Amino acid sequence: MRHENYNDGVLPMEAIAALMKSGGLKGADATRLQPASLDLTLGARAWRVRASFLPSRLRTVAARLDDGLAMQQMDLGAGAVFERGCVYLVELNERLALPEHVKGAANPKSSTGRIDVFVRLVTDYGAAFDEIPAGYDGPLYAEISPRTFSILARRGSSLNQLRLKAGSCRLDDEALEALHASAPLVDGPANISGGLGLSVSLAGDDGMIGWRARRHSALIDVDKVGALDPNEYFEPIAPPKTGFIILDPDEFYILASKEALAVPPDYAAEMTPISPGLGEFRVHYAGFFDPGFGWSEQGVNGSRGVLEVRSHDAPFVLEDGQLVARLVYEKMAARPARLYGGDLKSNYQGQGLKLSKHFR
Ligand SMILES: O=c1ccn([C@H]2C[C@H](O)[C@@H](COP(=O)(O)OP(=O)(O)OP(=O)(O)O)O2)c(=O)[nH]1
Repeated sequence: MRHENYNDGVLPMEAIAALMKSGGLKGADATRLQPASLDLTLGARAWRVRASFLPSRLRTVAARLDDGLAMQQMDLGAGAVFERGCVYLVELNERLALPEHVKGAANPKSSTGRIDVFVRLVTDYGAAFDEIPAGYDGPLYAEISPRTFSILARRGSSLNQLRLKAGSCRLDDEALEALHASAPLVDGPANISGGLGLSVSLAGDDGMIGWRARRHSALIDVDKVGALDPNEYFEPIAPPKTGFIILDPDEFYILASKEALAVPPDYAAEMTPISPGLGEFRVHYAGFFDPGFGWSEQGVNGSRGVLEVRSHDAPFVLEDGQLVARLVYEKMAARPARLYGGDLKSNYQGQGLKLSKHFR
């Protein structure tokens, strides 16, 4: 379907910028535009809360906070520590007044997922995290819960991102097969069933296949890039001789996909968890893959998916080559003027097994 300025699909940066001009998106910083998303930013007010909550269809977030869920208000002007194991709610600088046919979806930024900080978007009258109903008019909040490392963040820090979508965008398996035939999505055979299957790599010849987080490490300042020594926060995992590793439910792992993958310029992708029947673990914290990620005119450029992995309740065996996640592809409403990698300061183009940008 064709709307005023664009077709159905994920809105590219130009369409998001147009919404900023028309008042559909207020308080946003244009320098935070990405090819198919906007990095959201923390506002000045935050609350330490008793527990994670959704306002439900009848309540605003402010009303729920006043109900006794807020324990303490914090001022993020000078920065504040968000402690691991605690739950916080932060008012974001951005506010929406979406057109009736535009809905939103949010996800943590990859840099946030890679340091195991759980971030979910909450809206007034919201019945689900990270989902913004079409036509939503109201404020945005982020629930933040660091799982492994305590973090330092401040007003203006960005931990999650927003995609806006018009109409239906998702490619079914048939369309995905056709796309893979015209522009390869992975470097080998594509496992297409309910999206593009990704498998985990636990074998390698460069001495390590992943990282396991160390607990009780020092604070991470989310705004400092390239500052930290990886070995103080993570320990490397050597390729297991057995071909498998056992995930400990209390530990956080960074692993990589076996496949090098690509998102062609007219598409955006999102990593979704596989069905719980296929394994007691969770691989998806930060799920958005930008148009142009892993892609070049010549084909797949060698970028792997970095996987943030946690076992649910019990120790779980993960085998080399096991299916661990699916990438769902969506069409863009129009090709974005800039692509991931391209002339953007992208941190993860061409990545192998890469920790977050905070590390050297
Ligand atoms: O679980 C994930 C999520 C994303 N990515 C890749 C694809 C995505 O296109 C890229 C950048 O993701 P995002 O925009 O979320 O990262 P960022 O933290 O904003 O970094 P950058 O400054 O490079 O945009 O990282 C992964 O490998 N694993």
